[in-house]
Amino acid sequence: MLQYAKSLLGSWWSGKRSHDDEEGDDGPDQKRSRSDNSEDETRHRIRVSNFNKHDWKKVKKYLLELGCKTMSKSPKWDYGIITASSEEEALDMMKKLENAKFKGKLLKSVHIREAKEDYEKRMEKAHNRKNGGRKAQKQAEEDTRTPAEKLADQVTPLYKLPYDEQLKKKNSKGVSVMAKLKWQLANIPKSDRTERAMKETEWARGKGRFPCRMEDPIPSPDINGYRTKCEFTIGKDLEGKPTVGFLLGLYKLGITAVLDPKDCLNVPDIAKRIASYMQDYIRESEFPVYDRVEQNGVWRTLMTKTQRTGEVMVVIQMKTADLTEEQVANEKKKLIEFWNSLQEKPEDERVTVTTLLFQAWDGASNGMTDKAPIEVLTGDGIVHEELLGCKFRISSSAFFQVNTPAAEVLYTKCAEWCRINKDKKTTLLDLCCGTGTIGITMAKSVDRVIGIEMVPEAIEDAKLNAAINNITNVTYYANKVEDKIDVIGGANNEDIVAVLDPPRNGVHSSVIQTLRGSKVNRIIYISCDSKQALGNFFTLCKASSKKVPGEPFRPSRAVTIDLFPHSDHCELMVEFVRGEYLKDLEQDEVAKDTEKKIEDLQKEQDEINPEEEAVTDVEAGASTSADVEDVKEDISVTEVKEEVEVKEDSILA
Ligand SMILES: C[S@@+](CC[C@H](N)C(=O)[O-])C[C@H]1O[C@@H](n2cnc3c(N)ncnc32)[C@H](O)[C@@H]1O
Repeated sequence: MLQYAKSLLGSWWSGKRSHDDEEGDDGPDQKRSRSDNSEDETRHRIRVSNFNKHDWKKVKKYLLELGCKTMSKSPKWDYGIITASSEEEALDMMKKLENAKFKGKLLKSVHIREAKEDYEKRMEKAHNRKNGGRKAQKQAEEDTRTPAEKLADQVTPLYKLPYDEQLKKKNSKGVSVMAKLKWQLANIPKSDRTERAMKETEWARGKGRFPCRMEDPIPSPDINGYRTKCEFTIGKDLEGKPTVGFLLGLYKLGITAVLDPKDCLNVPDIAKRIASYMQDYIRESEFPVYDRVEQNGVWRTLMTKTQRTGEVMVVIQMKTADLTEEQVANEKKKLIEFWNSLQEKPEDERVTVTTLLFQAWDGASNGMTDKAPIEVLTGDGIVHEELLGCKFRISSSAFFQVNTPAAEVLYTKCAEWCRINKDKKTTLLDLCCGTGTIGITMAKSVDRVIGIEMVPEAIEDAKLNAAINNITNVTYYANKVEDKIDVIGGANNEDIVAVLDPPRNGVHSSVIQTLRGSKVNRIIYISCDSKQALGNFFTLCKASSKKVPGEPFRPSRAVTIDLFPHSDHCELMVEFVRGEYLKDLEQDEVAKDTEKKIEDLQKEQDEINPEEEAVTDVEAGASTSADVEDVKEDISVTEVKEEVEVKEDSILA
């Protein structure tokens, strides 16, 4: 039956990443659930290899006969993966494979011992990786910073710089990304240098390193205590006392100690006070705090949304698996009483929680999750925020910009750049619209707004927000933008402008391709991670092809707007235009002014050198963005590097 199989090598499978990268014949859904699994599950996989890859069917049949139930293999793989439901089952299967010997013909031997050693080696490596490797461990030993300084460096890494220096630093990132975009567009691979492609990107080979005007960076109106949303970890401090705050380093580096947030510059006083009360509460509690390593204990996470309307949402997350229903019910009652009692405190100690929510979460992932329901204990489960004269309701899981005054600055600038012509019937596409803020604040100046957002609760909020603000010309879709972008075809107004405000890693390249093939002639792209947006920018502007049809866009202006003082994050907003809007661009004395600014910047910081870094950056930008294929194809990047992200942990929205 397995005449052609040469041998079968059983080995524990712990190379989680490469497995997840490849799609097996068990389909994308299983693939997704696999990547959600805990590390333990990687121990239940056995890799079989060294057979003729066309013989998989025969190998599979034989393995089924041996009692292996779940297995997968992609056509590209020269190995198969058997998945067992427990470690015992995996061991049992390994034994069977060893004993099978394939009648001396098909598989000569199964090297169980070697496989186990291999597994142990991998686990040791994984352990070292988890602790940041030897170098990181050594650095940790030599670190003389106080715990408060370490936390500040982690949560607000720029806090030591004066604010105008922080702004310059953040701006230079945006400048660098835009310069790289120009460099990449100018350098078409030889194989793609058709006459048309060269003509379409000719502008990028023009003088100067910068592709468009870069406006002066815009500061945040509030520099301290601006975060309206905070997610606190509940754990133990360095002395082992139950604490509500932030992890003192990255969990993936093995750090589990939590420090209270009292010195964190971006956390508002009200959130600090809530965290401190919660800390008092859990220190009195009969239940232990959750231990991330052992995965036991009860108190896990505290989330606050503290808006400038004065409304306060508190969400408490517990692991309830080890409690009885009665214990959980009692605890909820106690929590309600506790938070209500705080309203009676003197004004300077008072906290008025307008809505208290509760999440039971027994899974392995840390932080608030959308995999478990959130129960409303008091109030109506939402908070409101006021922004640019409009009122917005925000549910617990919906995205809302965490710095309200700075968001007003961002949205005002975005509306200005949309250049709405009152004499034309205009459709505004609000792509990745969240709770509808951008579209609603602009709805009165356009004929129609179309909003697309993948979180259904956010779309519910958006619809209610439109109603609260008497806006009737909006249509919302609770979909992934890549699945619904075809609605552009139905937008028959004279003018269509798109605002694209995606998550950190950008949008799927199919969204950009559809925009390229549509009537849209200007796009305002708002990115909170400019490096990762580079892949999308590139696809918007590269020479046309079968896959990416339509006239390429060109960046016409860019600006960094700081929504996150003291952190190293910043919004980069870029206007891309084509068609009639290019006229303005050509008249604009774009480059001169900006080139001068870049030169000044470069003198101060030696960061802007696109030629040296460009390929790496395309890889980094693409590795997590959906444009990976485009970039690989167009810049001939064959290997996509994994980007290691060492940033803020639980405080990030
Ligand atoms: C940076 S937020 C912007 C939200 C909104 N524009 C605002 O300013 O409040 C990005 C939004 O994109 C949504 N999102 C992420 N991936 C998406 C996708 N593939 N399709 C549609 N929406 C997506 C997120 O849920 C989030 O609400």
